Amino acid sequence: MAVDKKRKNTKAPASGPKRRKTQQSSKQIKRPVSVDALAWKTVDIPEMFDDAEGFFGLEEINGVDIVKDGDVVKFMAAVPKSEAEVEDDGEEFGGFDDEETPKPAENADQEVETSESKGEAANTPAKEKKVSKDQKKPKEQQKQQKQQPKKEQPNKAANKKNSEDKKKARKNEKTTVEPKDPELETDLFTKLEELPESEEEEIDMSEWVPLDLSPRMISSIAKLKFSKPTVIQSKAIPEIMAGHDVIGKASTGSGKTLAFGIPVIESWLSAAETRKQNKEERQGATALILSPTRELAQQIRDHLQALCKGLPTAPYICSVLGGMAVQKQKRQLQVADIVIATPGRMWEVMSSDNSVLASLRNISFLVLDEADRLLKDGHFKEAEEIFKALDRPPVEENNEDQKMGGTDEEGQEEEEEESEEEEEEHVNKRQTLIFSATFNKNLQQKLAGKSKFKATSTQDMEYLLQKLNFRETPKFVDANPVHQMAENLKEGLIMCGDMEKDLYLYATLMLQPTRRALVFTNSVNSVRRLTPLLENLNLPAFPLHSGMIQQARLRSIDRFKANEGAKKKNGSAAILVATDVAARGLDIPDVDLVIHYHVPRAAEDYVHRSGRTARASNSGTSILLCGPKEAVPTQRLVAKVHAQAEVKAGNSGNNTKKLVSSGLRTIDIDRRIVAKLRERVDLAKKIADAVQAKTMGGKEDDWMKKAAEDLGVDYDSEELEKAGKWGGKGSSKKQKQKEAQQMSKGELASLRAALRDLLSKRINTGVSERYLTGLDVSELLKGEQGLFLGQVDGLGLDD
Ligand SMILES: Nc1ncnc2c1ncn2[C@@H]1O[C@H](COP(=O)(O)OP(=O)(O)OP(=O)(O)O)[C@@H](O)[C@H]1O
Repeated sequence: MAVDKKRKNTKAPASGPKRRKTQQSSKQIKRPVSVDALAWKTVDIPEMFDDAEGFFGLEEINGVDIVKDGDVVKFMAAVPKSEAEVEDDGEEFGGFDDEETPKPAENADQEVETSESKGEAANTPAKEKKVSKDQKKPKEQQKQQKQQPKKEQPNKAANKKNSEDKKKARKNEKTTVEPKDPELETDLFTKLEELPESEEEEIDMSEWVPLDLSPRMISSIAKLKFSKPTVIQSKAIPEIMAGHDVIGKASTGSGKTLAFGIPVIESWLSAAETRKQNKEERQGATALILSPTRELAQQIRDHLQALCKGLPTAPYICSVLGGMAVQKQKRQLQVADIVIATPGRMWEVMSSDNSVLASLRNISFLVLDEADRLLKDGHFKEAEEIFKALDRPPVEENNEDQKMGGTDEEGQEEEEEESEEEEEEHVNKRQTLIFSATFNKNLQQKLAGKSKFKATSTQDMEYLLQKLNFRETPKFVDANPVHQMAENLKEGLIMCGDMEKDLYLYATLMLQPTRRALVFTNSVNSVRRLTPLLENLNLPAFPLHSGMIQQARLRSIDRFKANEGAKKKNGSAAILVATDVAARGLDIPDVDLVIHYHVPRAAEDYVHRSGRTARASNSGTSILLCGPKEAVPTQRLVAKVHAQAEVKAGNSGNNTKKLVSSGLRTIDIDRRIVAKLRERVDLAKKIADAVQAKTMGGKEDDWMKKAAEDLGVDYDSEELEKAGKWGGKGSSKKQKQKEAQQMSKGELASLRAALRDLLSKRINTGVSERYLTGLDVSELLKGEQGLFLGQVDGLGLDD
């Protein structure tokens, strides 16, 4: 008989009971088989039909008996013994249930065949592969599967099954390299394997060849469409692959994640291959990657998973971060090959569970991303504990507690000495990789072994670096010795009054209405105040700060990424208002503009914040809003950031001109235009303040102090008093605060109505009936200093 059915390229079945059921059903030689498990064959449809009638994907099946059992129709089919046995192996896994099984669930989107056995196939020439796939596969897989440690089996069996199903389905799909649906991305490798060579998108990957990567890795990178390595990748990958400890410095957005990610995954692949050949069991995780923020940890995971999607065999990558369930993370850690973690949560999990520590003791790589940030401030203590714990030799079960917590018992000294010796022995197995866009010069030299670490206290960063116990003097790879800033970044500075920042922020955003902007502030409270203020002004703004729960943080990033609200709100692109929690590492596509609402506290923060735009080969603009009081810190900051470029250019001096010559241009926004925006900003501010004052309730002083802090002025300053932040001139702080709190619903409604009215009007420039539209600030930045928005003609105003 022949049955046909249109089978879509379905989502790979989730792991766990459901999938196991399907596998179980294929155990017997002749038995009822689910529709999906039948050996469907593609029916060739002439290309000219182009699936017009939905026939694309037609399949047929032979040799199947249809048996009616009551109301149920069963398909009886012969199943090859070998295949049934292969699937049986997967059945033996007695691990997690569906709901709590992080490994398969997290990797469901990855959908690679985690079976190490597949690596062999990836290195086989195309023709051989075809034969092995069509004829030999079941037997080979059966043999290889038996060699796998049990923990790796569920993924293997499940993924094998998924992949087989997908392959069948894909055969019936129109073949395009670009996945139409993220779920389809998961099996790109398989998909490409099946394409006739001529249909594969041709990417010249020759520039990767000198890096001596495996063909499967190059093929996987090709699927990301990265035709050549970035400078840091070219320089760092060979050093890491040669087994060195490496310190990598390269500007923001220059591909540092893959600079360490590619060699880490290559190493996992070859270790998996060796294990398979030697029939050895997996010995815990391969790499621990530490990141200073949760968002960055997630992003690194996604980035590495994207790379692994193109591999026939992939490591299990998990992230361990605060704000997520601890128990679940512990279970993930038992089977993880690559762990990406924030130090706080990593230490929490490690210190409370010896098996977690055991699985990380034999890592081949310890990676510190954004290392200069990671080894500072809040992460210091946990990072130190983690380094110490990794170097601590394994001890007998009953001694473990003593080692973890310390003890006063006799012989402790002796034990410590012994363990120090063992520690050194242990450390030599692990490569340490340290990456950032910013390292201070002293530190760079010390890291490169040119001078010695001199820790003045146990709170010193150098003390922590000593704790890293490099196996050798690390190789220092500097991909941007002269410039710290991204190549295609334009930097501007707008001077404005301390109390005018909201106004100038709005003006800058209005001049760039179609640009995706990231606004950085120095405090959580500023984010809380500015987000509703911008929303009141009809701009789609999303908040991001450490006071938000993790889900809300991720949601804000997602909404910003999706440019949500852009259509709803006058076509304006989305705006993310954030603290420095978003400054490091976040790789959000198409951010065109970064605005520093507050001058950052440190030069490196300026570099990292600005680095959220102009990533990879894209261009972008960074604008710093600078109040009179911030002028000096700004000059210092700019001098530091561009210092090396200055030296190169032979410049000296310490005046404002230096700011300009060193890459940061001052921008004079036309004050007439700004004045036209003032009324609406004041109204929006009044509304936002009233809402905030009501929410804050009686915490009057707190509220005022925080507001003063946001504006960068003293609580008792005359400016705050004079400007009457909460409304008209000369009003007292307390009185205005009270007014804001006591504002009735009706008053608030009428303010809103007035603002709505203003927002509906065009901005008359005062020259003619012209109104404000968009302006390409980056274009203006091309001009000479001071030429910026001073001329009406240069405003990009439309009739
Ligand atoms: N070889 C390559 N070719 C083109 N694009 C690449 C290449 N390698 C990485 N990218 C892309 O460049 C972007 C920036 O990469 P990544 O996030 O690793 O930068 P980074 O140097 O770590 O930046 P930051 O210092 O801000 O953390 C990413 O979107 C990444 O996918």
